[in-house]
Amino acid sequence: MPNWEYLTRTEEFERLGSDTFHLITPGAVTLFSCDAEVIHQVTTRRDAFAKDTTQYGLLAMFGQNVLVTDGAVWKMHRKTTSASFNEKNAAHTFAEAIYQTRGLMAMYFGDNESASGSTGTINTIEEDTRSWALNIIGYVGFGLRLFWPGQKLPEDLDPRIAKYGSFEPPPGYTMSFGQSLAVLLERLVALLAIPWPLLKILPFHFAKEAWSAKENYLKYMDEFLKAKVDDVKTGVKEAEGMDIMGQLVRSSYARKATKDCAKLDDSEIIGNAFIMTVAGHETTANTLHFTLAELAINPAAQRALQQDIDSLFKGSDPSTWNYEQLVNPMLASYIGACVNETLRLMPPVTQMPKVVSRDSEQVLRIKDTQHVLPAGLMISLVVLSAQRNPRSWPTKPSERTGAPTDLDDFLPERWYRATKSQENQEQASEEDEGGDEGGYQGSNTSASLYRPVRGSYIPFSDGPRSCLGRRIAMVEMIAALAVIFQQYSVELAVDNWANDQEVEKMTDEERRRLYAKAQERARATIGKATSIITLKLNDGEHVPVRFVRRGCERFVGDLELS
Ligand code: HEM
Repeated sequence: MPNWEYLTRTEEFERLGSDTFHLITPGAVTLFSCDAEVIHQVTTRRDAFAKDTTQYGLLAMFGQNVLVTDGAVWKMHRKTTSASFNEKNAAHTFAEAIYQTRGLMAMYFGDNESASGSTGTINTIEEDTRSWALNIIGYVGFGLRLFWPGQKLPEDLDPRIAKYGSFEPPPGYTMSFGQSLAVLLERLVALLAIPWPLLKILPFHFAKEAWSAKENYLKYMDEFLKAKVDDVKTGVKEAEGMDIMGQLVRSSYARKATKDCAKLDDSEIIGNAFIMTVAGHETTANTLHFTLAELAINPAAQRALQQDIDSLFKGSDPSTWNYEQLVNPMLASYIGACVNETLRLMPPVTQMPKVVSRDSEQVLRIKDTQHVLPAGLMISLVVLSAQRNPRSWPTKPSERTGAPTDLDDFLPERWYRATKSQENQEQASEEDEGGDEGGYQGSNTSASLYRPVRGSYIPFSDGPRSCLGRRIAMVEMIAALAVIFQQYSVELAVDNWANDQEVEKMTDEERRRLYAKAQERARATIGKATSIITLKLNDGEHVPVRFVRRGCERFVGDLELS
């Protein structure tokens, strides 16, 4: 059953009485596990348990890249691409995320905020967080600045940025760069599933759009590549900031290949630039989207978040925020706890495919027993269930639903629980296979917060093949939450049941009852999310919200809402 891990949470494992089971179908045998110890062994022993790249092959459509390769070829891609993922670039991404989040809020409120201090009802929060992530990925992947509708372009803008950041397609194109990227990512499933010669002639709107986006995108890529190669050849100094494609061009064209570090060819440069946009777009967008929705559903969490933001930033202007000084305190605060909690409940990648080394059988320890797994056995690490597994996470009965555990509830406070033992983590580091795989080497969560047992919290995977972009993804999301909640609150829209004048006249009790309906509906909508490449709401589903200036809340301010 597709999407079973989200629909059933941990029920299938409970029903079978085991955190690890085999599923035997006519075509294959697959081992499924949500057991932290199993996950830890599989993610950290890369040679014994490889990534099942056969499931990602189509993502090489524009060129081989770090996500879809394995073995020595993967190592070469990883080494070359990871050079961009350093703290200096994380700081640049932090600044860009602040800029883009302010652009998003300005789009919602317009130049003059409405007298009520509130936006109208927003039904497009999922699309808007996708645009937010796209604008940042334009910067991360290509060093470009993309703009929001209605945003004035500065007069002294670099002509290259003006050309590619504009909403109008430049001569020779039928889509702007931002639009080609957005449509390409939106139509990714069609581009992956339908052979291109067929896609080109299909008479449907989606096919025409997908084809046109692909053609425009590839043309942009050729143009970018030529321009960046020319820069290297003519000695143009590297610009400050993140630009993965530029860095790949530099490392491939500015030096000779060595035994330790091979050079990427043009198609591999384009392939890697593309895969960064795929890997970093929906994942980050969905996490911000679900965090905003959960905060609208949980007013007490929102107030705790704002308290931490107030004490961290003391009302300062976001453009003055200093990454080096603030990143760790932010990750250790309620801001980090909210993002961790969304990634625990709604991980964008809900299952991770692995395979037992095709060369030899491998031993896997499950509950103190050694099991021999045959070469080539498929494994699925069920991220979603592992992150709600009561045998790995400290838990108590749910105060909200009365369920035996609170692991299906959004509770950022859980990240303030004391960590019982560091043993798992310390031992784990010794067991890790592989050397320096590049990219950020620290932990996913702040050392000051609860440290989950290793293998139980894997939104970014773990071990040598863990997410290359995890640091910048965290940085983007904490920057966005800080910018938004420093000045605004988010409330669920209640238009289905009452208009503004009716709400105005309501008593506190009536408002509480009204908001409870909106909470119930929002929880039901989120409960129907589906994993298609990443976990997100179904087409046509949305959680309607309003942003309000702090102090102008109608519901999430002082009312005691559950
Ligand atoms: C909330 C945001 C994100 C989440 C939850 C996430 C999650 C993941 C996961 C689970 C994997 C492992 C997939 C597998 O092995 O099957 C992965 C790999 C990867 N991610 Fe992310 N990701 C996020 C953001 C990003 C960003 C922003 C970038 C880059 C701009 C990025 C780049 C990559 C790359 C290149 C890989 C492949 C690494 C390799 O195979 O060596 N990710 N990500």
